[in-house]
Amino acid sequence: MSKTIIISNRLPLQLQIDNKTIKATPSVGGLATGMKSVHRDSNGIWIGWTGLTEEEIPADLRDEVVEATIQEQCVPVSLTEEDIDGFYYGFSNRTIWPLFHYFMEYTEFEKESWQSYVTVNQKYAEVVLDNIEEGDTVWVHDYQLMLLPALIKKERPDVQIGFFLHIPFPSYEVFRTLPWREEILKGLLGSDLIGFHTYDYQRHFLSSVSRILRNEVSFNEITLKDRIVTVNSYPMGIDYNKFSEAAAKHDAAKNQSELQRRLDLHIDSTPDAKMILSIDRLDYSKGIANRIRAYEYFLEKYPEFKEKVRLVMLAVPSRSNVPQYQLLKKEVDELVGRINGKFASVSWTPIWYFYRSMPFENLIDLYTTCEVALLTPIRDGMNLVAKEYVATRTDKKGVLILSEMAGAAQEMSEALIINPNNFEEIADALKQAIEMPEAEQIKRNKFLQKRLKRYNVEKWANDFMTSLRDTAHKADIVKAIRMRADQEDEMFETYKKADKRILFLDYDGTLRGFVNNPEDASPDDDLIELVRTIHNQDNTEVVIISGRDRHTLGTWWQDVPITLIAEHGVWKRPVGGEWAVTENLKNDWMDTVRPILEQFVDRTAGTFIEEKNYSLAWHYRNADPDLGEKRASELSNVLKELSANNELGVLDGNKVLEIKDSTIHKGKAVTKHIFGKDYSFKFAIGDDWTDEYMFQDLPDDAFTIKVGLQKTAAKYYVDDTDRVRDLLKKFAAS
Ligand SMILES: O=P(O)(O)OC[C@H]1O[C@H](O[C@H]2O[C@H](CO)[C@@H](O)[C@H](O)[C@H]2O)[C@H](O)[C@@H](O)[C@@H]1O
Ligand SMILES: O=c1ccn([C@@H]2O[C@H](COP(=O)(O)OP(=O)(O)O)[C@@H](O)[C@H]2O)c(=O)[nH]1
Ligand SMILES: [Mg+2]
Repeated sequence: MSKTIIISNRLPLQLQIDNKTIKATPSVGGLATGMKSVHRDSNGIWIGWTGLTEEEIPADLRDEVVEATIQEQCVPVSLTEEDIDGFYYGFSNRTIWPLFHYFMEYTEFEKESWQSYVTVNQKYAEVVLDNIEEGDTVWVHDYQLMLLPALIKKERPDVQIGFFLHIPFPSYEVFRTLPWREEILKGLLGSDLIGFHTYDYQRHFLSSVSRILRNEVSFNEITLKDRIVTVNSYPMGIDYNKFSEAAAKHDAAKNQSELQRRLDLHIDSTPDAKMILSIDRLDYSKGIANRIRAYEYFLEKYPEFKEKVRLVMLAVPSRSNVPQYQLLKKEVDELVGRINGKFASVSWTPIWYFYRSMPFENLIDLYTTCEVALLTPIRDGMNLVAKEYVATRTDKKGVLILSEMAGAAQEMSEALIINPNNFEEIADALKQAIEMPEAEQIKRNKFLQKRLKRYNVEKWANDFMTSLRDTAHKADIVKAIRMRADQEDEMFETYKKADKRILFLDYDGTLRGFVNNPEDASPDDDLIELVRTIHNQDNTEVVIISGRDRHTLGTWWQDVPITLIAEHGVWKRPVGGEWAVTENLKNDWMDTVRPILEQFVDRTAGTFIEEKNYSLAWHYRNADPDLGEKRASELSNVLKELSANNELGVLDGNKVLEIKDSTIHKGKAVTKHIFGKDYSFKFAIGDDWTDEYMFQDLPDDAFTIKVGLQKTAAKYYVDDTDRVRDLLKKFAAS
């Protein structure tokens, strides 16, 4: 039976060795807590790190560690201390984490930690590959494992791979600073489906792919040469019932509240003070220090709330080997001390601060006892605590104040949404929260709860998995039209048997790959020899049919007496003959159109005009991709209006707009060429929109082939120009 393989840096359980016995505790953090229910309910395994390094596990306990992990449907990845230093504390948490959360000043670019990241991703890949069986689906999680999808895809192209990023994907301007940006993007593109919490993260990712790798991106699909990668947003939910049911139980047994006991013991004798809750891992992205300062500002701005409120702050220890986290710990300790010192009275402590992690029951205690939750991350992928707080408000009372920088804010507009850098706004929101009428609290929470209940973690995982399975369908369509070995054999059989054969070959993007300067794309010696050999075979005609001008084509192929068709069919050089115009064409329109194109060149850096006898082309392949597309569509509109009365057409090519007589195209050229001649083998190959005309206009028995994975009227496609060379070699050898 096929299964789902979940992979994340950390397993949902963390192992410790205490006095030669192995203890397992649940992992803290949104990913582990959120995916737990998905794992439990699916017939799957979870691959990840146990929290113990190889050095920490005595030889006689090794089997037991594996055993303890397997018992929980998990498979351990064995990592050394050095791995954890370089991969986890290093590249993951000193490079990617700060960079992706826009903390550029904390970001380190160290080659050694990058290398460790590569090595550890390979270690994960090995374990995954050992555990994959046919038909399995793989779901990789988070920023620690961004190279993993490509490592798996390389060995197992048959397996569907999903990737979900739990943290923000930063804007291109930030992401581009990463020295290993290409490797990271290519690693991610090993996936069939890539998911983000919000549309903004998705948008930033797509923009980086199109700018850095220059892959074709359309809407939410990235076209690679042999596959399509789908990208979408799936805001992660929580196990709603687990939290609401635990809260209901807790409410029923109110006397169990630890917080309540603390009040009863008169540690603090202002039992009526409203409790303001904050819970996070101690992480600079969570804005904890700012939150305390904003709370101080609130007490100063509205002194009437002294002794009437209390900030209950739980900070869970996290990544404490990273210097920035140690500094933050010190800063928070000092701030709490200073503010308690400044405002406390005999009967009131303004901040109750806990630096540890709490078991589930205590979390529920905090959630249900506090009237307000104040969550002010500077950046946060999602923030599940916000959702958990709302889910535990069984009587629908309580107010959530949430930073607009948390992914969760996009779905929780009924909360009081604040900018975490605006103390004025935070202070006012606190006042509004404390004074909010119950009816309004209930109204807001009603909406929030309804949404959280529906979009729970199960739905999130199901949506993701359903989309992942749909990508398998897309892959099937791709497979159906890629030329198979048996179809290729059949084509060469027909070729061999045929007594009159013709091959139409497009030039750029087909015989030769694209280069930045089109003049540099001359044919190499091998190509010239191949074409010559095919041309010299009996009863065989080779036609190079291109949009290029006749001088360039003529110079490049002057020593090979094949037929050349230039400018999409305007000019033709027959075997052994001279160039001649095929049609009676006008070019007086060019003087009107040229200045318009020049204007667009001036406004769009990297673009240029190519001038031919009967056409003008505006190339934008070196322009900024977004700007290029935008200007292309502007220019196309301008030109279409202008050309309507002039029998001019605008050809939308691969990063080029070409304006020419609308009656001229490659389809007409091939039709004219084969007219009245009885070819028993017809072949056409090309990569561009302009080649579609020949695919459409050739008779049905022609072998038509598209280079690259694009929508096409051709019967088959091949991946790239290397595969075209392979085909030419086979023609030459037939
Ligand atoms: O494993 P750690 O280094 O101890 O860190 C804990 C986890 O923190 C991050 O959580 C993120 O995922 C949450 C759920 O999607 C999201 O709500 C939150 O905003 C993120 O920060 C991290 O992404 C995980 O990989 C860590 O395990
Ligand atoms: O002592 C604690 C404090 C928090 N959490 C859980 O840790 C997760 C934190 O996830 P969030 O998305 O808010 O932030 P992250 O830590 O993943 O960045 C939540 O599910 C909390 O319930 C926990 O298990 N024990
Ligand atoms: Mg081409």
